[in-house]
Amino acid sequence: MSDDLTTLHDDGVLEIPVSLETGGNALDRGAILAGTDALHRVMRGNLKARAVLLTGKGKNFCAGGNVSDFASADDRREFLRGLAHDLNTFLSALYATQLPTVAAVNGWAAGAGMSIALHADFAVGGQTTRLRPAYPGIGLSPDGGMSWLLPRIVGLGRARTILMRDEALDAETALDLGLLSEIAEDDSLVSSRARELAAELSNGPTGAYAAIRHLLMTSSSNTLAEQLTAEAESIADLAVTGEGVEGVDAFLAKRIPDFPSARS
Ligand SMILES: CCCCCCCCCCCCC/C=C/C(=O)SCCNC(=O)CCNC(=O)[C@H](O)C(C)(C)COP(=O)(O)OP(=O)(O)OC[C@H]1O[C@@H](n2cnc3c(N)ncnc32)[C@H](O)[C@@H]1OP(=O)(O)O
Repeated sequence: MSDDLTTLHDDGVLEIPVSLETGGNALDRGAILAGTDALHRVMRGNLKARAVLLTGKGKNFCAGGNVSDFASADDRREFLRGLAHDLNTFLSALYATQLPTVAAVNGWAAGAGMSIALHADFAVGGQTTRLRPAYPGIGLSPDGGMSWLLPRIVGLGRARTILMRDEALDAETALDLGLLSEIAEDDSLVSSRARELAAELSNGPTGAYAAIRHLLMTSSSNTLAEQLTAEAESIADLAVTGEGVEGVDAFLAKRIPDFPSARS
């Protein structure tokens, strides 16, 4: 399936561009709308995806919201409020599909572009990849979940300095901080490496990936006792899924598990 913007590849990877070459690689409203629609179709079972690949079309992954649009809005408060809620709809759909997500972070990920990259389970960068909050640079505060995700990845203190100093983080720093999961050997390899990783995940136990992400994302608000209970319920639930049965059976039969067939 492919429309002008999103593509479902034969191996189950749903590719969603978050920015286009126009507008300085700012978030593209049409692309996010198409991506949200595709994710909703996955949730309804009308689209058989097994992994999501977020990309940027052009030299940057995403430069955040289109600042020119902000300036031209009649009511800037309501306009930005609406955009932020629209972005939240996209991000909520990303989690609701319960699919592993890879971001191909070429060039800059700034503003909401950095926020989106933080939501990916795996963010593949290149030698010149840089992440920058950008919000304070134009007198704004973060959106897209950055103030929730960033402190949980790097710690509250470091998150505060990154945000309040609007730090531009180079690839190595972002990798050290856990904001990138790997750096491709060359900028030209970011897209192909991210695509390859998404294909690997698409062939894996996507139900287990989703459970792992849910357990990790909820752990910070759970007590240890609550988390122990959540883990016990999760492993029990997965044990009787197609993938859970296939994983155990394949191990005992000393063969490679066929998770995609077990899930479908
Ligand atoms: C139900 C679904 C509904 C779908 C709808 C969804 C809506 C989606 C939108 C959601 C938005 C939510 C709110 C978001 C808020 C933010 O993100 S606020 C932060 C905004 N971003 C910025 O402030 C970053 C600004 N850009 C930069 O800092 C730098 O450009 C860069 C990203 C660090 C890259 O630098 P560099 O490579 O040096 O390029 P430049 O020369 O700076 O830029 C090239 C040209 O592109 C223009 N440009 C760059 N970024 C933007 C931008 N964000 N908006 C508009 N234009 C931008 C820049 O002006 C240059 O233009 P020219 O001078 O004409 O070449």
